Amino acid sequence: MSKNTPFALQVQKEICTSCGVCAEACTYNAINFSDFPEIDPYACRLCGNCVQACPSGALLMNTSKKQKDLSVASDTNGIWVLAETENNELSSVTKELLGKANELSSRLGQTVEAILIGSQVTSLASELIAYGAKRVHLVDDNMFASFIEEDYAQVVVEVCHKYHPDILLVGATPSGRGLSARIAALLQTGLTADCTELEIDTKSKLLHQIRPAFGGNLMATIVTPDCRPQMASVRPGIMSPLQYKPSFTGEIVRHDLSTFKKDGRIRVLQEIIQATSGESLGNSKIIIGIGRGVKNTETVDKIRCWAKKLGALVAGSRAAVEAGLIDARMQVGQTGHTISPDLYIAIGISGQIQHTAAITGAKKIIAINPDRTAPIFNVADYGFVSPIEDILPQLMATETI
Ligand SMILES: Cc1cc2nc3c(=O)[nH]c(=O)nc-3n(C[C@H](O)[C@H](O)[C@H](O)COP(=O)(O)OP(=O)(O)OC[C@H]3O[C@@H](n4cnc5c(N)ncnc54)[C@H](O)[C@@H]3O)c2cc1C
Repeated sequence: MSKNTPFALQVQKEICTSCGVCAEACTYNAINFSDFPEIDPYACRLCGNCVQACPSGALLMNTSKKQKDLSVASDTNGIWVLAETENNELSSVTKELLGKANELSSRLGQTVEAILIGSQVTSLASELIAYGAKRVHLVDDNMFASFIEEDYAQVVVEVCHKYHPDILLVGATPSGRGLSARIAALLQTGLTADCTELEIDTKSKLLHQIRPAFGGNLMATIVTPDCRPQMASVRPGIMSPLQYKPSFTGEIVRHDLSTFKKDGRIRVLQEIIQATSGESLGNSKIIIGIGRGVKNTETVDKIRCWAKKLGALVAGSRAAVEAGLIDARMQVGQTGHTISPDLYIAIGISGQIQHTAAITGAKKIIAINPDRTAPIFNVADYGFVSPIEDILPQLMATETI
């Protein structure tokens, strides 16, 4: 990682009077002062305080400088995936994004690359290759043992400035959401969050970043024509991973971080790993979705008993969460989880787009609803046009589907 990377904030020495006002104005202690102000690019957040404070106008913020470096289309190459780890394992969304990146690469003719940051993560680099990365940018250092968004973002930005990726994909996970926004801001490029589909436009070769808009009532296609990389975050559970193939080969590039300066403002004092109930919608093969039509907790309890027999998890619609029938952490939909089980059983769910957009990955859908015009039947493979109370006794007697 080079300190010689052209930085967007420049001191014009011929104008500077060495008054020191800029160093006083800097809230990040990013300006070291001897004869002239020297800007520490790792500490500087480009807030512009110093530029405004300088009485002689000697500081110049070239906000387009870094972006110019990246926006030269002929110079940008590669569909990159920012790898995310969970308990020292690759997260499912990372594998899914690599699968999608390979599909995009066949249309774009660019290599699929991954960037992996962490501590003791080197063994995961070959796993990324087995899931379809042709090159892995590896940053493995103890200083990244804790996930500090500011540091991770800075590393990604530095590597991007060196390699100029055309596309950068990130998982829209709790940590990926914040990290991708920070990276996009630092790279001065656009970011489409929560995409549900990605395509390459055959004519322009631009990445079509597709996501629900206006409360899910229409699908918007967003492009980033002028800036690079084209950035999109994608929810887990939507894209399909490639089959794991240990025979795949690829290159691992280790990045030297000896000069990297961590963001001193944040220190992890203690890591608290919260125990979860063990229920993971991402891994469940059968999910029963409860909607407002289920009406009361007694019926929910009966459905839970049936779910236990089937080995299914119970989730629900936002309306069911609001009605107190389902825990908010188990909400399925645009503002909840996206799921792709083998079987989804929607009970008392009308099938509004904000819900159905998140269940399209389910292999089979069964709907139970007394209203035969309910939109859920448009996406269901099988349906019972009936109130749940009428058929629940028969359902509870079944142990398999
Ligand atoms: C920005 C935004 C984000 C949103 N995000 C989400 C989201 O993440 N997830 C989500 O789910 N929603 C979300 N919504 C809300 C969404 O628009 C719907 O309001 C919600 O999905 C409706 O939930 P529901 O189908 O359970 O309830 P309803 O629409 O009220 O449907 C209840 C259904 O139950 C049926 N029913 C009635 N009696 C019975 C019975 N005895 N047995 C069986 N069925 C019966 C009815 O015929 C009806 O079809 C969002 C909305 C907005 C604007």
